[in-house]
Amino acid sequence: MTILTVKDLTKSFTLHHQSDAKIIALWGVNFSLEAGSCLVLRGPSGAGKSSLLRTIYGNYIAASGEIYVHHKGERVELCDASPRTILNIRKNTMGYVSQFLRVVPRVTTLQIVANPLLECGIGEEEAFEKARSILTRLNIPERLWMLAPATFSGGEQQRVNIAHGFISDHPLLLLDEPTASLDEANRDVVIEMINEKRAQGVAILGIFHDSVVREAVADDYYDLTVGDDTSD
Ligand SMILES: Nc1ncnc2c1ncn2[C@@H]1O[C@H](COP(=O)(O)OP(=O)(O)OP(=O)(O)O)[C@@H](O)[C@H]1O
Repeated sequence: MTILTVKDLTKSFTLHHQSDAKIIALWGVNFSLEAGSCLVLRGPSGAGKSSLLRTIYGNYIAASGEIYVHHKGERVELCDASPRTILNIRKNTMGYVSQFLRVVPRVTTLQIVANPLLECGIGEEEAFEKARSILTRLNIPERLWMLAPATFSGGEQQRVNIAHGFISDHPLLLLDEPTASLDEANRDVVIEMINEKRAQGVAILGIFHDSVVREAVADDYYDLTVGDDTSD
């Protein structure tokens, strides 16, 4: 089953404080992604890999093109979707793990990780049990669970972020360099977790600069090339 389809997607940025310079970040992007498969984005720095994930997640507005997501039995087009629909899709269908954790002051690690389940109406006992289990698996020591992760190391923050992104059963996951700050042992845990998601039928679109991760998880690759700068 196709979970995500991207058609003729284009995204540009206009830099208003720099003579309205226009940067084309994405140009004619076309692919589809099946349940249970992992598509890895490739391309040099600046090719638009992160911009593509952000556009699919709804953080950036596309200039043209279409993005279809299989959401609750329906095919929903995201470029024209209302903010409410996008939020609903994020809650139930599409997860996103970025390289950096967005820390909310005073919210504990355990709460951050359990939140996606609590927001979907799962009871506290089950949500916190699952949060403890995924934090243990990602080697976050128990002494840190009741602390806010603002002071954590880069690798600890990244693992909290992964726990938050992987705890739900979203059928689509967008992963932007989820292993960039991890040591080998934790990187291998994340590889295992990605492959478990694939085996459960989750569709994954990812960016992985580490070739070990790429080769361990990729079913296919999509190449992006750097767009041209235009001044008109
Ligand atoms: N918010 C933004 N405002 C202006 N330009 C942006 C913005 N985000 C990205 N860009 C530009 O879009 C282009 C693509 O950037 P993007 O970060 O998507 O590339 P990337 O392939 O993920 O690169 P890297 O591998 O270095 O992370 C770059 O030229 C970048 O400068």
